[in-house]
Amino acid sequence: MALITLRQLLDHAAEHGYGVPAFNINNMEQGLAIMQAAQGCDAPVILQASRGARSYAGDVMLRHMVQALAEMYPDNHIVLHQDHGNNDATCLSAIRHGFTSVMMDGSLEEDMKTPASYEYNVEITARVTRAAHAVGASVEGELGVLGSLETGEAAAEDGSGAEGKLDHSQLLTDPDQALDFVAATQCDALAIACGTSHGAYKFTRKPDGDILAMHVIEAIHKRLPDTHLVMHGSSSVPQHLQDLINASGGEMPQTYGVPVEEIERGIRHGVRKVNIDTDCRMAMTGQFRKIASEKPTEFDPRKFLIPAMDELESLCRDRFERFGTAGQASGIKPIPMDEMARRYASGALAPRIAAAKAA
Ligand SMILES: O=C(COP(=O)(O)O)[C@@H](O)[C@H](O)[C@H](O)COP(=O)(O)O
Repeated sequence: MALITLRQLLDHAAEHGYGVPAFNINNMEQGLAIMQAAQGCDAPVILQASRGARSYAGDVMLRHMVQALAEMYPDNHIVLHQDHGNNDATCLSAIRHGFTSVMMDGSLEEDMKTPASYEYNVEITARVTRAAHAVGASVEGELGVLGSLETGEAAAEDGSGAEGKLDHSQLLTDPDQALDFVAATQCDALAIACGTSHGAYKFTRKPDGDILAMHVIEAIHKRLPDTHLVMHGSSSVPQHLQDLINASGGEMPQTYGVPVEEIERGIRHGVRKVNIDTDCRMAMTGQFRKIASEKPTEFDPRKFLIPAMDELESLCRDRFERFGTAGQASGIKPIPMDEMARRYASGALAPRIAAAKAA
């Protein structure tokens, strides 16, 4: 069962004006719940695995699991994407294991903690892009460092995040530099920084334009109208899930995520891929805690996992519908990776930035 590439999917999304949630997976239950949601509404799917997921599940397990999902849900095209690759080896080994797309995150150095120079970012992203395109795989680059505009810090809880205090020039992607970056690297999609951060603790209040800089996305889209933009750290951290977790023995301090309507606004301005992991974790954890507190004698893992999968399915379905992904899978005819490689080699997929440069 063939998977499709990120480039093919995001080209389709741009043509039809929708966005695609990219859900992180680590295990079978997450994969099944996401696919069940996609099947229910005819949505194409981006499944992404971080370096943490690859070491948790193992590359062989992930590869076979996603192949199994593709076989079980033949009508819903799947992109398998490496989230936050830190060097050539991570990205190229992902492709060897069947990933059709990689993120080369050169905004940070290989340790995924130290903010990198612009020159380092361009060099490594361009190198990985050349190698990936040669076999038809897609590449997402990142320009700007993810982190909070309130505190100047990245979340400490995830697998990649800058250490120390960052200033706004690092935390907000510069539109002119974005144009230069896409031209120099030829990446297929560009992750930008606009004040979002990974994890649950993004904002101390409902975000406004001072701490969630959606105007930066609009400015980048104006300069690069044909580039597929990516929003990381885009969980909404729903209040009802915070409340459920806390009502069942959790102790999550009050926090705020990225409102779904702000993501919808981003989609109207070129955002095509929307990274969501924390909401999925919270959906499942809420049910684990609920069952554990309501039924303290329960010990069958399936009694925890089935409601957790149901909750995750309904969250994913909501995002597919809100982002306009629903109803799009049946309109996509998969392009094999070999054909994508030929198109890259011919120059047909080179970024269209000449007009943007002149503007
Ligand atoms: O943007 C992301 C998630 O955003 P989120 O926290 O859901 O707002 C992903 O790209 C992160 O990389 C992912 O959550 C990290 O996963 P692990 O490294 O912890 O597996």
